[in-house]
Amino acid sequence: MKRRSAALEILNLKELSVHRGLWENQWLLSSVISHLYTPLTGAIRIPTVSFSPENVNATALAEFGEYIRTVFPTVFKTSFIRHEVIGEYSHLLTVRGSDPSLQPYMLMAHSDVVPAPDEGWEVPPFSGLERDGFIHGRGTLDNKNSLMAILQALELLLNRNYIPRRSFFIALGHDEEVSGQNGAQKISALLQARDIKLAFIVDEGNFILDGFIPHLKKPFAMIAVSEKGSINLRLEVNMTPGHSSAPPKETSIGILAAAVSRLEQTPMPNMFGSGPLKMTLQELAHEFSFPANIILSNLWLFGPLVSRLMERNYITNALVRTTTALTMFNAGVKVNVIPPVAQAIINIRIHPAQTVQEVLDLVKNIVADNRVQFHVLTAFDPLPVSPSDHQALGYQLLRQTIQSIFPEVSTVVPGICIGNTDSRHYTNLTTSIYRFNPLYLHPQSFRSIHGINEKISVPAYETQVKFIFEFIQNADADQEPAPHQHEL
Ligand SMILES: CCCCCCCC/C=C\CCCCCCCC(=O)N[C@@H](CCCCN)C(=O)O
Ligand SMILES: [Zn+2]
Ligand SMILES: [Zn+2]
Repeated sequence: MKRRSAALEILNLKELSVHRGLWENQWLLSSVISHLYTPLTGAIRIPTVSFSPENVNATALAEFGEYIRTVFPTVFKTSFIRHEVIGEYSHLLTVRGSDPSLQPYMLMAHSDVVPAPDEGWEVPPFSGLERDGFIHGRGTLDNKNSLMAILQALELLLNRNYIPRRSFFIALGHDEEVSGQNGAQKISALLQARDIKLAFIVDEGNFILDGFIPHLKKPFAMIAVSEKGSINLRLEVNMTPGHSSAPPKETSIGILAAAVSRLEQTPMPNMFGSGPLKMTLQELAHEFSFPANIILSNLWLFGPLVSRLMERNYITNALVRTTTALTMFNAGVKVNVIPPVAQAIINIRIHPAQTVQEVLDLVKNIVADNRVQFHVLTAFDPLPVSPSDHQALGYQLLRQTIQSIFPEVSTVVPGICIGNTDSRHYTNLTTSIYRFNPLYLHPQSFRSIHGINEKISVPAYETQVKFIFEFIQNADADQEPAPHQHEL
């Protein structure tokens, strides 16, 4: 209740500023955004945690739906915007542009977050507290920042009487962290039934990366043109239970522990050389000084060296191979009972050059114990590679907007997303899916995503709003960027 009244207090501030017409005044507007209030803080306070497709926080998701309607009143009352609630808590906005000859595009984000127990956090994860110039909490990077920034940018454009030329959709899923089956999948099916084809999609994913590659001092923007496949695999061992005072030579726990340990100790093959990574490194080569620039420009010769260097670091390792993470382990009911069943879950991320079937075969060969049973819980292959050439509208619009909003970032490269996104449910609507957050990411902040102390700086969030504000206008321009409003 305390949390809710704090959120309402903030809302009142927003309402005050609207009534006084502050949105018309640039200086006061930025002061409202910077110093008094960002709608993101209220969004973080609503604990929209997903545990599984069957276990989402319905109360929080419903409250979140009310919250966005309240803080973005113009978006939800504009006559050329249609709002639909899908799968109970996801939102689809259809923004009808003035020029029906232009193919529509789609912006995406999600409102649910992974769990965040209080332990280890400097600031409680659902407090949305602003401290030292940062908004703290679960969802500040993944992915309420994008959701709120999209709506805030649109609200600002509408308040300035902007009418988009190109139609676009905004798809806000509520169960991305647990599959997207009730949100993104349903939105995708609905749009397919309406015969919609999209020019491109922009979703969460990669970032402007800073400090991930040794000797590369300058940040670079990596737009993910694909994402890894995935398998959630349950391993199970069943043995005869009994009295722990006379234990058998092997127990279900021991057998399973040995099997998962073999998996952890045996990396999947290094697939360097296939998939978008080669393209990433070649386009990055000129950012390095001698001799790294020569090495990266001649991967035909230095590929083995580069691939060995990449596998030394746990993040770049994820780019060169399929990874296997042991994420759950359950067995035993009492201290003196030999347990009948032991179960473990392995979360596998599939390199673009492999398939679900190939990886399952490798896993079974590594485990090599027929007492271990395998149950595939969920699985999908790596996603197709979207175009990144000069004709690729979505990619080029992102590049153009990155160069305008982040002039210090001189290199924009295509790459792969090691995580999964809701955008994978939309391959029926477009072949051009781009996963990019207009934010700087450092290794430390990377660890905070699904980890502890997730936070976003207030200026970074404002820049994200500005990025989308400009992106929407760029998508309306003809080939050459037309003059438009840069300032919020
Ligand atoms: C040479 C370049 C070096 C690059 C280093 C790469 C750095 C990685 C940068 C960003 C990756 C962040 C990934 C963020 C996306 C996260 C989205 C997410 O959490 N998705 C979930 C979906 C779960 C779906 C249920 N099955 C996930 O992937 O677990
Ligand atoms: Zn996410
Ligand atoms: Zn996530």
